[in-house]
Amino acid sequence: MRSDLIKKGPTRAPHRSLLKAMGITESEMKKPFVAVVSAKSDYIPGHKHLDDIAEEVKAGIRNAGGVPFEFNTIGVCDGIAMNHKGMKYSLCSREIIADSIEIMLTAHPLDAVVFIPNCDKIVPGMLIAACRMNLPSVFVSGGPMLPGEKDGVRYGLSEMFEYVGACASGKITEKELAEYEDSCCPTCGSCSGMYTANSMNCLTEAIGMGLPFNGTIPAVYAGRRRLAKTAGERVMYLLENDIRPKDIITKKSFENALTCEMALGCSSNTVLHLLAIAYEADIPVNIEVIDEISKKTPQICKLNPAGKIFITDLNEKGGIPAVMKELSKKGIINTDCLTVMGTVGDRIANAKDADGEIIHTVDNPLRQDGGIAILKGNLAPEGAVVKQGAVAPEMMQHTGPARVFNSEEEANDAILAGKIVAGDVVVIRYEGPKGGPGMREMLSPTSAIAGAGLDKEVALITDGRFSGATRGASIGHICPEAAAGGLIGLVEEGDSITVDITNRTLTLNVADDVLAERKKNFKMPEKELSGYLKRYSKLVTSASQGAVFEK
Ligand SMILES: CC(C)(O)[C@@H](O)C(=O)O
Ligand SMILES: [Mg+2]
Repeated sequence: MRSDLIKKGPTRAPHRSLLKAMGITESEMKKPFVAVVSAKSDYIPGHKHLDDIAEEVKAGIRNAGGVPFEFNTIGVCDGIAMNHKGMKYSLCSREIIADSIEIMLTAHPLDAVVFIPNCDKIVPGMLIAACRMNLPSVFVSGGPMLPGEKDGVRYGLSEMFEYVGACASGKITEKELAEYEDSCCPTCGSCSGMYTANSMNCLTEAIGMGLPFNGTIPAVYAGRRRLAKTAGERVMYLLENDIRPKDIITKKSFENALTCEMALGCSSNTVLHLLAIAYEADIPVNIEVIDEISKKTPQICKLNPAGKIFITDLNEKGGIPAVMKELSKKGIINTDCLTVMGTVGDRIANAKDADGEIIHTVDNPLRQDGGIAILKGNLAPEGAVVKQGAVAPEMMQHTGPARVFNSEEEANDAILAGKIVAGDVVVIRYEGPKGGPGMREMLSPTSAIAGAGLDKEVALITDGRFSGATRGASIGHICPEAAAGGLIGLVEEGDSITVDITNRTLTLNVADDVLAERKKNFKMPEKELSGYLKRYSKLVTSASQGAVFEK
């Protein structure tokens, strides 16, 4: 046992005395020690209840003969961090989470791990750690929140952000805004749409590291507790049979996750996170591979923010196993992949058939290609990302004048003040991984545009990223970013920009000699940085590499 490093032999008497100080008995000393890595936090609605989940996990570990030890990680609620300096600390928390788990699992050697994430960056942070440590591991997330409801209409955090724009443009009153605020988030759990947290939890299931329905059973259902207990029991089986993350996370299981990402219309952030996990696991997945899978995968689900279907609906119609079953009919799922419980084929054998409404059939998909597209062009030679499944048909091809802003705040103020008009292409730059630093999510500006009723007439492009709750012609992750010398830094007010999502291009319609002249006179704006962000800005790679730290 790995934990024997601190348990066995006369030299470990001091170590055992410290273990005994925590109540560990002689008989427990002979059993496997299992880490329960929970991101419990009183300050994240998606994590508020994770102590309950951790208790079930520990019961499952004990049921199966292990000794659980819990430790915690940090976590950022992107909703609370949104639209202020706090969001600069969101993406970069992913690397801290991964590194802090490496520290704990090495300083305190344990034999196996159950990971309990829920919200956006905690899931990939823990998946990166699982690949790095490669100890037998199972993931069980906290589960999604139930959707909000007012006057018989369901809604999520996506609409809540849009109501701010609706209120600013006089479409709803402040009293109505307050009523929406009261009913939007009725339970704990990750926000109710196919936003980043739920996207990542569904993909954890698709890649095989979570049990069936890990991505979709609501946080407040008893089924979530049973899932947690089963995860605790299951990790002991994986330990006994020496099944490790790198036996499960392979090129083929990555293809399954990417195929599900496209079929589900996941958050654009999943591109960043899957690239980062692949990098950690040494699996050759890059932006081109993602684009290839996007081109051949039909989108068969369309959830909020692209519509009024929520994760709880997907759960009732058979969840990810049913989605994978339907996709397998097209031959685009690798059914022989191993998971933490059985093969993907076993899961499909027990899955429901697509209902045709929540989960469309592959013969009658919502679109022939995937929910996410990679765009390239002079503005994004290394790629840009759009959640095309949430773009209005009239915005799939759009040319308009650039309205240039050097920060999210400047753009948001202009939109809320009514300064952006139909036809405009809002450009928000110096918000990339290096330039922000931290690659903030532009949910407030995209929601202000949608809330003002301009989402069918205005496009937004940025070297920052988006929330999973963003909809509309919002093109992010422009690489290279402005702070790395990308062309987005040379765009001037009024320049013509063409966003052609159908043909997957992003073009600045300005002659090369004019751009060469601008480049000569260009001066990079300076930002005063300190603390972790200063270090992060120096170390982080581009979004098309997953915004990772190089190994
Ligand atoms: C706050 C949200 C909705 O979680 C967002 O940060 C996302 O990325 O989906
Ligand atoms: Mg987010």
